[in-house]
Amino acid sequence: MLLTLEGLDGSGKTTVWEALRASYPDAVFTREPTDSWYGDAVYRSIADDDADPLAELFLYTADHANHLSSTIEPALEAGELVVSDRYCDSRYAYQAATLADSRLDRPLEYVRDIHRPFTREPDVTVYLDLDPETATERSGSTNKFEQREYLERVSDNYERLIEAEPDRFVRVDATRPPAAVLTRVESIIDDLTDDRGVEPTEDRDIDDRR
Ligand SMILES: Nc1ncnc2c1ncn2[C@@H]1O[C@H](COP(=O)(O)OP(=O)(O)OP(=O)(O)O)[C@@H](O)[C@H]1O
Ligand SMILES: Cc1cn([C@H]2C[C@H](O)[C@@H](COP(=O)(O)O)O2)c(=O)[nH]c1=O
Repeated sequence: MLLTLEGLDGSGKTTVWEALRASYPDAVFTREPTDSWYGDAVYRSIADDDADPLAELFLYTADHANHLSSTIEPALEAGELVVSDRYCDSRYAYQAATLADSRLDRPLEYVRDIHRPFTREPDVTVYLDLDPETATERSGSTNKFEQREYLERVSDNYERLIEAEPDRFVRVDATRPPAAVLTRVESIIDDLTDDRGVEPTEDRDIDDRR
């Protein structure tokens, strides 16, 4: 089973991902950008404020293709639980925002279409829901993506993705304390691995805001 963690910069994905390692020692923990030379190229682009947005999209996508063939697919074939800190939805949300002012008419659909023939959809995607203002504060605005106006566009794109696939996404309130967020994510994983399924998205929203 492939579970992905998504959300704005600073929403707490890595905090949850690190803590899950202790709870699920047999699972495979991975992330995008990856620790490969493709990932290194991506980080060079992140550090370049003048990087061409289309070139940047293809760097991230190359990293994803290698991630799939080298890590994700072998682990899934071996029957492992795979937990990825960011995955294809980061591209759909972030690069669609970066390309919003480009010559592309529908950037989100364009980025999705590039992935469609080769990617492997997550079985479930935990969306750590945080407002762009808090996300900007928590992330410390250390790179070109961690800016409030940009994260507002990214947030809108994530909302479009959730609306299009409500059964795949599980929204978790990321304003809650780290321990509460972790408990909620663990319960989602346990429900799935017990093969009991998860509650509908709207009900889950209500639960998380209690
Ligand atoms: N639930 C939480 N409540 C308050 N602060 C949190 C919470 N979760 C994480 N943080 C803090 O917010 C900051 C960002 O957390 P983290 O690195 O886990 O986010 P992230 O989503 O992985 O960010 P990025 O995408 O930029 O790597 C850290 O200082 C972390 O300690
Ligand atoms: C995978 C991926 C990431 N990004 C952005 C989001 C972050 O600002 C940086 C680095 O990610 P990290 O989780 O903070 O290490 O890259 C992106 O724009 N598109 C992607 O596909």
